[in-house]
Amino acid sequence: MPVTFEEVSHEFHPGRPLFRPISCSFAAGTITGVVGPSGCGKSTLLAIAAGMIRPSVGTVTRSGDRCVWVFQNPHGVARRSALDHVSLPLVAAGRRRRDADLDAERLLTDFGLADRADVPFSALSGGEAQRLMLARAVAAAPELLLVDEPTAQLDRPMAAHVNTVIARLATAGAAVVIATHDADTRRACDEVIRLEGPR
Ligand SMILES: Nc1ncnc2c1ncn2[C@@H]1O[C@H](COP(=O)(O)OP(=O)(O)OP(=O)(O)O)[C@@H](O)[C@H]1O
Repeated sequence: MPVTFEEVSHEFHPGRPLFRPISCSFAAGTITGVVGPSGCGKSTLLAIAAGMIRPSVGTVTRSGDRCVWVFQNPHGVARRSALDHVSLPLVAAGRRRRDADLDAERLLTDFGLADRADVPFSALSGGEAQRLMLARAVAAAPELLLVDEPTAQLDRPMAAHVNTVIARLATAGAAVVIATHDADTRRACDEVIRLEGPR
């Protein structure tokens, strides 16, 4: 069980909690959706799950150490190629560069980016850059994958494809948590946490 929340909430300003305390588990092999209106605290909940924010209320229990967070706004190295971005976590994990590149090419194909392998990050579209970040996240083989709005910049067919690839990652054993406004993504989740305001 990578992460468990017990009665967790958070307040950036004293006396103004973002959401009612929640208790849940992000289990290996499952996809959990986090939904609610803009500003209700979805990204904050991901940051708590990642261990980047200590909640002001409740207890978080975490096991395992491979956590990857795919941000809503993709960040990459401007001059590095798409292939480099996906190869790097594989090389960092000990793969030979040639093998890493082969795996990275396969992942780029999975995410519809086969023809963008040699393109520098700065020349990718927003949707391509976001898919690249997902491909890189998969390359890192995370136990806990946190994804903020994975389909926000994608058309429906590509969004459906990305949801399928994320589902495959969960099937391979990752605990996946997705903050989303997208109804199709929500339907692909095993559990849905709806964040509600404090009152
Ligand atoms: N570091 C911070 N300090 C103070 N307030 C913050 C901080 N981070 C977020 N907030 C505020 O907390 C609230 C929740 O933000 P959060 O980004 O978690 O919401 P969200 O549900 O992910 O929003 P969206 O759907 O628009 O991405 C917002 O009002 C935001 O302005």
